[in-house]
Amino acid sequence: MAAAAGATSRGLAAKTTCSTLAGAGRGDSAASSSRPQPPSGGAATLAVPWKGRKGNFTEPAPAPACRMESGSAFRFLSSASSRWRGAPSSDHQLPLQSVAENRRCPRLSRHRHDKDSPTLSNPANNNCTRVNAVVQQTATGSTSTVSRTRQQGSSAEVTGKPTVLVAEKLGAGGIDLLKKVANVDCSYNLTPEELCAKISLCDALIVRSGTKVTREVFEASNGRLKVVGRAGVGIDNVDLQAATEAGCLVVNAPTANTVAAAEHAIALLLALARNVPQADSSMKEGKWERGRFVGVTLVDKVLAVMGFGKVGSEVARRAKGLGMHVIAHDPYAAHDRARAMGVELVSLEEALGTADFFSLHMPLTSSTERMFNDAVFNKMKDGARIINVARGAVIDTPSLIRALDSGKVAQAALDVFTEEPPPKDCPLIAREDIIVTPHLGASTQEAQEGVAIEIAEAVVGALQGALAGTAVNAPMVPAEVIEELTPYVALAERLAKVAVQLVSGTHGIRGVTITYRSARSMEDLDTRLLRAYVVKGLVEPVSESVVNLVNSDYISKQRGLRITEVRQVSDGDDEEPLETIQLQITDCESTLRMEAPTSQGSACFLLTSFWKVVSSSATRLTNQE
Ligand SMILES: NC(=O)c1ccc[n+]([C@@H]2O[C@H](COP(=O)([O-])OP(=O)(O)OC[C@H]3O[C@@H](n4cnc5c(N)ncnc54)[C@H](O)[C@@H]3O)[C@@H](O)[C@H]2O)c1
Ligand SMILES: O=C(O)[C@H](O)COP(=O)(O)O
Repeated sequence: MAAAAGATSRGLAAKTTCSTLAGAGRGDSAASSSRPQPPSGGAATLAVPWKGRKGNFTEPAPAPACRMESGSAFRFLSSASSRWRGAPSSDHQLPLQSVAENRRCPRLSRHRHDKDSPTLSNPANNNCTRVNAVVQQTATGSTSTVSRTRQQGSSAEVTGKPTVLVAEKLGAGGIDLLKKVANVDCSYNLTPEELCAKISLCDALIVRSGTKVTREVFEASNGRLKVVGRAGVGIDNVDLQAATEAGCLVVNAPTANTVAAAEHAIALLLALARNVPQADSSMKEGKWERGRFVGVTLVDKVLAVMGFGKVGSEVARRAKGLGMHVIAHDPYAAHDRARAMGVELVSLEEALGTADFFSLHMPLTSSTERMFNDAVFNKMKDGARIINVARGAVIDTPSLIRALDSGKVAQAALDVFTEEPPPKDCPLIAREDIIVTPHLGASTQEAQEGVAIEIAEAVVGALQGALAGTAVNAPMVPAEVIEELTPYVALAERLAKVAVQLVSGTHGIRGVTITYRSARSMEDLDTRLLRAYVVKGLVEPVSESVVNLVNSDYISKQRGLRITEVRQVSDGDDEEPLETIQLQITDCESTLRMEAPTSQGSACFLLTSFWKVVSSSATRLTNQE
């Protein structure tokens, strides 16, 4: 065990930090040590017969002698070195391929379709590409959810292309891009039931804000849906929790409609100040009412931009051009960015008490929902004016009506509504002091083409195994990090798979400590992928769950799996991201510790033999699946 001991003693000198991901979430810190700790209670021991094998890289390793033994720890050695990179592997999934290779999720299989389910044909869809015939046949062919899922998989294999359902109108550039790699089914105006009926035949779904992608949709997909693309910014119409539980990636198109939305806010600002729509209606009725439509000037007025993100800052820039004094409220915005634009970031109280105009640009979240309520309106200056191009539900409708009735708020301009389209009797629509547009913020030709391409690229990328830079419910791991960590990710998963076999028959895994030894500083080693694939390796062989980067943290929480990550910063070479990965598994009775040196050098002779051990066990697991 000399090499292992050597590796360990290097670790002894290393700086160690750790974090814990447990049922309660990340952030607990747990005591850790770089020295292999005697397991508390029993220990599972694996003895690898490596002695005398130094330098022998090709000879097959004898099967490992596994012994579960109380009171001792052991080390299990492997490699993710360059040898690993070249090695063909039957079950090696690149990290993000698994997002796109999502298979089944029985927890989500409650909903079944029967022969009476609506079929794929949709009259609204006449001029669009249909799902291919093979897939349509599958829609009516089977009765069991599981067999349906398998049939769907084989349909996709037959056509060699995934199926993308485009449920709302998307620019032609985006459709063309999708068609290069997928069967594209453009079916607009689907009812929730129709959407649920179709979704189990689709690998990806693209929507705008008009389609609610609910938990029922994810359940009805039977695990086939791999990516939801939101062709726009706001993702409040997608049940992100359900998507995450299903391991379904959600991506959006966050930049292409920014300018369009900002321009629409400015259009509403001017229209509001000068009563443009009201005057237009009046003239169309044959009237000439110059005295009735006297407006207010914008120059030198205070505009509070509420939400100083992409749209908000573009609005601020334009309003400054109109000679307005612009302040902004955004608890998360950087002061120096605002200052550089000549915008003062202020508290909510200050914004409310100072501004003549408010332009709302925050996302709809649990904390912004009905944020503009009686209390907030009452703190505004009398006669304030409000423009909402964000989301309808950030304003409490009855409070706005009261504020308008009392004169606290003089006028409002609304592009968005709590319910869209608003009900016929919505009190906001008919009022003279409110101007309304039907959610047109992103509706310019340029923005829609841009959004279509942005979302099509993200969806295609996700289907092909890349992690979109615009992922909403998965950590955004930069492409170069993914590339560099890929072999280590595979190793982490295999270590976990071996570990789970070794502790099988006991009472389930309670906690996992993953120790990464690296010469790199904390900031230079992103361990999220590695952690996700340890969870994958631990959970998939013993359950029906499909684990990927999207849902690994959720699944570990759900299973009460306490994950502690320990970082040891060594003084070695920082060219390779990792020197070793160590897994320590605590089950109810024992602790199992396995370590995989990842670099070449003194431990190399051990690496080959373990590699084969890992490879064979992994293959066996794959066959079992
Ligand atoms: N009407 C339309 O067609 C249209 C078009 C584009 C965007 N939108 C809406 O506008 C919103 C903003 O878009 P974006 O691209 O600027 O997003 P963004 O994420 O760039 O900006 C949102 C900003 O709101 C801030 N914020 C969050 N909570 C806040 C709070 N309580 N108070 C103040 N600020 C808060 C965030 O810190 C962030 O800076 C989107 O979420 C979307 O709902 C509407
Ligand atoms: O969030 C957005 O991007 C806008 O509200 C636009 O929504 P839309 O795509 O439905 O126009």
